[in-house]
Amino acid sequence: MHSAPARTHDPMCMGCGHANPGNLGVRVWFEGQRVHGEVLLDERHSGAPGYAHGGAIAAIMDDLLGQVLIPLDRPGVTATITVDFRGPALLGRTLSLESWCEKIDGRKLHMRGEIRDGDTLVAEARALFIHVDVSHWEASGQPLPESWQGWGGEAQNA
Ligand SMILES: CCCCCCCCCCCCCC(=O)SCCNC(=O)CCNC(=O)[C@H](O)C(C)(C)COP(=O)(O)OP(=O)(O)OC[C@H]1O[C@@H](n2cnc3c(N)ncnc32)[C@H](O)[C@@H]1OP(=O)(O)O
Repeated sequence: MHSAPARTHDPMCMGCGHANPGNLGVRVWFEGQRVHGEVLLDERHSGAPGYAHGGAIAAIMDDLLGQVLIPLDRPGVTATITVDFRGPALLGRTLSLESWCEKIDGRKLHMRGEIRDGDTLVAEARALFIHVDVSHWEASGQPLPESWQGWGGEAQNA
């Protein structure tokens, strides 16, 4: 059963932002603390004729693994991400997405994720996210999404 998140991501997000006309079209839903989703890439994301650019796949992975922060209820940022490209990422096919948190070690959140085309593994990734206080994003001077208010408490106490 899908659960609705209390927080939503930045509407201008390059990966999934509904208000961003250049978004990659990442669509996610949540089952407990696991993230599921899908994406359909097209010619705008080409790296070779008919194939997705590896950078598009890596950006999708960053967004996908970052989405786990929402059910974890911890704001955070990517410190490192490693993407293993395992199979062809064809344009024009609906790719399925899945991500989860493998381990939490204080502020260090170890995330994993996979992209599949049917039964074929297209890419897998692991990333280290660091739990930060929402004030981390105040330096830009841009207003933060309303749903981030009160999110995560003091990161130092995590
Ligand atoms: C944007 C997302 C919001 C959420 C929305 C949900 C949807 C999301 C979807 C969108 C997704 C898009 C998401 C994006 O794209 S986020 C955008 C890309 N990422 C960034 O901009 C992050 C930039 N970096 C920083 O701000 C700081 O360096 C951070 C905050 C990460 C750490 O600086 P801070 O001063 O706070 O912490 P610390 O240095 O004391 O380190 C603490 C611990 O962490 C360990 N460590 C740190 N770095 C590394 C490293 N590289 N490898 C291995 N380990 C590392 C470190 O050794 C220490 O461990 P220990 O000594 O305690 O054992």
